[in-house]
Amino acid sequence: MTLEVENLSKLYWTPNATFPGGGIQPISFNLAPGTFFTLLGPSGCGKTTTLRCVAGLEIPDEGRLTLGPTVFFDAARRTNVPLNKRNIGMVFQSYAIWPHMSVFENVAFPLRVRRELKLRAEEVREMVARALATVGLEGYADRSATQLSGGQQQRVALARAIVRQPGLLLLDEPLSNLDALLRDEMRNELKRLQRQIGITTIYVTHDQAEALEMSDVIAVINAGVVEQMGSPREIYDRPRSAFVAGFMGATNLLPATARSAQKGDSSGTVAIDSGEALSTWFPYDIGAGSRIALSIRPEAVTVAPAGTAAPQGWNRLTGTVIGSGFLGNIVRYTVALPHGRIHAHQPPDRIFAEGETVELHFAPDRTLGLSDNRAAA
Ligand SMILES: Nc1ncnc2c1ncn2[C@@H]1O[C@H](COP(=O)(O)OP(=O)(O)OP(=O)(O)O)[C@@H](O)[C@H]1O
Repeated sequence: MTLEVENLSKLYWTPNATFPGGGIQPISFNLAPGTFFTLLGPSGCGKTTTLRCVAGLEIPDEGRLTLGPTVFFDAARRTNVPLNKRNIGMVFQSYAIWPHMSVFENVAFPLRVRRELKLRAEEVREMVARALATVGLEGYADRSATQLSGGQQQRVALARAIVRQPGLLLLDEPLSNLDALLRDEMRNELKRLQRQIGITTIYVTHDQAEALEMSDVIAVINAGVVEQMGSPREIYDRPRSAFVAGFMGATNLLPATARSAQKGDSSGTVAIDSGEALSTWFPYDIGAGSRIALSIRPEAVTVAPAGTAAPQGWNRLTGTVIGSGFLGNIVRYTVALPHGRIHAHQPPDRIFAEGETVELHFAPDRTLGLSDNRAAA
């Protein structure tokens, strides 16, 4: 179903505080049926608050929330459909399955608590069987929940969330309790299931790789404010700010000041704080005099022996290798510049020694001039 969230906000006030102590500033988004939408940001940025507002676990201060034809919440009209009437499936990190119940009883629970559904035993059996089949757990119904692996328990939680065929699925860091290998596997599995069921989903995570791999749309949240919303590609390739660039994977951020205003989608030249001028691409407008950070991904930097000519039009800096780490498919170098340092990922075919003077070459269109909001973050 389509989910429409309009200017939803929830701010927490600590006693005697003159400013909010957390929560989420007005957030709006529209999700087409079947969209996998991720709220991504550091701990405490307001992801869970947003999810709890959508679920009905929290009453927002303002805004409107509609799923399909049903208005769940409208502050202006004082509409607030209670949690159990929203038909939303949820898997929360802490919302574990019940160990004293069988797999069947765990999955049947949401059907049993809603007596008004007046389901016959046979219907319950059928619905549970369908949900278990969807998550690949046919034949597990009679097992005790404690006899399952972590990944299987997670699937039971998912089966329980979808058994009532909800119009919306909310997932709050559902994989964070699993070990790294299983987590990777479940990531794919979860995405595949979500596609198969075609259910509109909101996923909360602080893990950027998870967000990039699974989402159709990502909202990056910083201190209660949505900094950017877009496809994984947009967010990675065209981050709106230094915060987003830094949060979406490793990047080098070189501080600089914009001497003149820059139009978005244009190129220009910027002097970094150490004085060198670098050709830069500005994805968005930048005001004259504003602090900017040049974001250069480590994989965009070529390390070359001193004296090597850079490709035509490319940026060039000279530095000294102060660290290197062999990671199998790449070598990660740290190169000291007169002011600051740069990380570069290189194929392991040529090794530079620590102390060696090298050149760093990188293309202007991979040198992004972004507003530097890190101090505020
Ligand atoms: N009930 C509450 N009362 C007061 N402050 C709260 C309450 N719930 C959350 N907060 C504050 O609101 C902010 C956002 O919390 P939220 O749980 O939404 O963050 P999050 O992004 O989900 O973080 P995490 O990844 O750590 O769960 C935090 O600063 C938190 O301390």
